[in-house]
Amino acid sequence: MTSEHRAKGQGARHLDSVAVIGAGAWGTALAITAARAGRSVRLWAREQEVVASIRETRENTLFLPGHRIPEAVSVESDLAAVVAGADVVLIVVPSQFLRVTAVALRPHLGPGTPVVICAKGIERGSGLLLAAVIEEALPGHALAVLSGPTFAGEVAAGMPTAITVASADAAADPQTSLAAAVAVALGTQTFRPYVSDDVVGVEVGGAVKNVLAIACGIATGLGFGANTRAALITRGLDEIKGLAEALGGRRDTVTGLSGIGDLTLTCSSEQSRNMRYGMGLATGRSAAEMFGGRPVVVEGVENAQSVTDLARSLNVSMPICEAVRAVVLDGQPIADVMAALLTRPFRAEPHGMDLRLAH
Ligand SMILES: NC(=O)C1=CN([C@@H]2O[C@H](COP(=O)(O)OP(=O)(O)OC[C@H]3O[C@@H](n4cnc5c(N)ncnc54)[C@H](O)[C@@H]3O)[C@@H](O)[C@H]2O)C=CC1
Ligand SMILES: O=C(CO)COP(=O)(O)O
Repeated sequence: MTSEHRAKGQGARHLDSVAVIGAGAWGTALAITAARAGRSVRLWAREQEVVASIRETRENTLFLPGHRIPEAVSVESDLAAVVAGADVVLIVVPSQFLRVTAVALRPHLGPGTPVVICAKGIERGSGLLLAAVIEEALPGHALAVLSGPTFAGEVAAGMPTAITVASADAAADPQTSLAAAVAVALGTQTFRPYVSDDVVGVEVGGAVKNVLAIACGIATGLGFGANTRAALITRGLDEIKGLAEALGGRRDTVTGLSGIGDLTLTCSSEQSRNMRYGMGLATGRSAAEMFGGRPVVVEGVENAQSVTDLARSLNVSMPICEAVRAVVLDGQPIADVMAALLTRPFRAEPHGMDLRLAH
């Protein structure tokens, strides 16, 4: 640990040994980041070919090709070996596999070892935010959530990036919170975590933005321009705020990195898998075509259902997310769904009453 890190982390506990569960693009980028920050890192990969590729070439050729993985990162396919003695465990599997992965981890985690959720989503069926899934699957473990505008490739390349890390104990004292300790453990000049105490607000932003990015991808694929994208981002942000607030999160969190930051990033770049998936829907190209047959996760697909199921149960209006669900899961024609979205009654801004004015 450098003296700079010690000064920044005064009062925070030291998390020197980091286990990363999940060696997709994001888990791999986070392992590289933790190694750059001076941590010793063990990375769990589900696929033997990923273990072999990293050991032989120091590169994750399946999920994050083109980025060298430092020697300080060791890779294993044995969960128990990866988490043994870890000071902190980062879980970076897709949202719908979080519970099963956490349950598998349970017998191997040291008592009270803190867990950091790095996936973005809401569990389908239960409608639970991922922190609540971890509370059920790994009771007694302190938890933080890491979320923000962070394309894995840019993080791995060392491009300046900012992200939010939230833990509930930051409300009492951000300085000694788990979020602060995680910020110190992962933070470098080019990877700057900002501490928050609003776990719910941070999680909702990350879960919903992927659904909205599919909408932006559809709009882009249809040939619409900057006006449409700005409308989707701004009205989408309002949907995030409504759901966050209904779940006890704060509207101001949604204006931070994990909300507007990630929404803007994901809706503006073809680096986003969700955006590209949406473009494929609008242009008649399959996911396999859009991703060259690579096994990537498109979180907005599963989450179109989990987000709207939860919103319906809370009576929160999320028309753009509902439109994505109608296209992606119900197979409704894009033209019909768009017509329905665009002929809704005019409304007051930002989160105002339905004015019931006729077209
Ligand atoms: N790629 C990115 O730029 C970022 C991704 N994230 C989030 O990180 C999470 C992981 O995404 P990526 O690393 O990008 O995935 P990826 O698309 O690069 O790779 C797929 C991942 O899913 C895992 N997987 C497949 N089936 C599984 C199963 N049955 N059980 C457990 N794991 C399984 C694979 O092992 C692999 O790690 C997602 O929630 C994503 O939204 C968050 C920030 C940035
Ligand atoms: O979450 C991400 C960036 O913050 C990655 O977005 P995609 O999953 O759409 O690529």
